[in-house]
Amino acid sequence: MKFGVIGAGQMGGGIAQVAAQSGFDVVVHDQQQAFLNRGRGVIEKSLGKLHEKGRLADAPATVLGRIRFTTELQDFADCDLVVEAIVENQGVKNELFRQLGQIVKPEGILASNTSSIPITALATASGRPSQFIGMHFMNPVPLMQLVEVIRGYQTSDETARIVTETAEKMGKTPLSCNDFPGFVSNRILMPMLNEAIQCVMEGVAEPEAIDGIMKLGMNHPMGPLTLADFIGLDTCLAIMEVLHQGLGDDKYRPSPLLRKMVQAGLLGRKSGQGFYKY
Ligand SMILES: CC(=O)CC(=O)SCCNC(=O)CCNC(=O)[C@H](O)C(C)(C)COP(=O)(O)OP(=O)(O)OC[C@H]1O[C@@H](n2cnc3c(N)ncnc32)[C@H](O)[C@@H]1OP(=O)(O)O
Ligand SMILES: NC(=O)C1=CN([C@@H]2O[C@H](COP(=O)(O)OP(=O)(O)OC[C@H]3O[C@@H](n4cnc5c(N)ncnc54)[C@H](OP(=O)(O)O)[C@@H]3O)[C@@H](O)[C@H]2O)C=CC1
Repeated sequence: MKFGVIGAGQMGGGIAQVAAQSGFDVVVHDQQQAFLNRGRGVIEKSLGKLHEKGRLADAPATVLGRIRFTTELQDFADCDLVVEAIVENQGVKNELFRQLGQIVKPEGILASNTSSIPITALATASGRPSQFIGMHFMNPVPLMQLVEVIRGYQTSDETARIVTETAEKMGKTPLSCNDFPGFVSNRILMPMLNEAIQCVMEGVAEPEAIDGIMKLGMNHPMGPLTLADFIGLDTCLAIMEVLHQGLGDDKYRPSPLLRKMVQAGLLGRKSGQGFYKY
């Protein structure tokens, strides 16, 4: 299988890495060479860790050798499956899928790793709605078991079957759901993170205490503020906006503190500061 990934950020890099670990030929796109170099560095580090722990079947260099990095979308013409993992913004994703719909061979499948944006709307933008699907990996991709598979209104059974089998070949467990705002994962997770942020704003407790209470009290592997920083506060805000607009209920209102931190450029781990400093 020729596997394409658009976006070499934390998710795109992880998806490309796991696809290459599974033996696929992978091509990864980002807008600038500098972003590709950064993504390659993150993949190298992760492969090194997994190798040290005896969790890689092939040598890191062999896995890396299966990944080609490019700034040209035309290089995706012969891909069997392309997974998009760019910024969580519907307008930007629509435009990318409009282009991919014209570039990728007609039988190729297009998938989005979006956290919340309607799959059916992106499918329409691509011009090939029956061969379009949500393939939602979890962060960090090399360590997390789940792929949430989201069928759009016109996704064909064949597309769902191929994507489910591909996720299994990547060593993941695919679980299906329908196309509703935030799907299952973020409809349930993100309001909890938003509420933790609201607790900071209202002075209910310090961030360390909020995280400690949820870690020790509920056995969560990361506290909600650490997790929000890890996901990216810009992505968290974008998801809350989709839930709020898409479900039309004020219980999904983004916390004003979340909005303010994103305005201030405090995006969490990826910008060096969020609720914590990195
Ligand atoms: C927003 C969305 O749309 C959807 C989402 O993805 S929501 C986010 C979903 N993800 C989560 O909820 C993650 C919650 N956190 C966890 O499950 C865990 O903290 C974790 C799996 C990330 C880490 O596991 P852990 O055992 O708790 O912690 P930790 O000891 O720090 O990590 C284990 C090892 O994995 C390594 N590791 C972390 N990321 C890695 C990566 N990408 N590749 C390879 N190794 C990695 C760590 O370096 C560490 O190595 P050492 O043992 O050598 O120190
Ligand atoms: N973070 C998470 O925990 C999860 C995120 N997701 C989803 O995955 C997607 C990516 O998120 P994440 O990896 O965290 O984000 P990042 O910000 O880490 O990476 C996004 C990447 O896409 C690039 N990009 C932005 N716009 C374009 C464009 N028009 N064309 C090509 N590349 C572009 C960015 O480049 P630049 O540096 O120029 O912005 C960056 O390299 C989002 O849809 C997000 O909702 C899904 C699961 C979990």
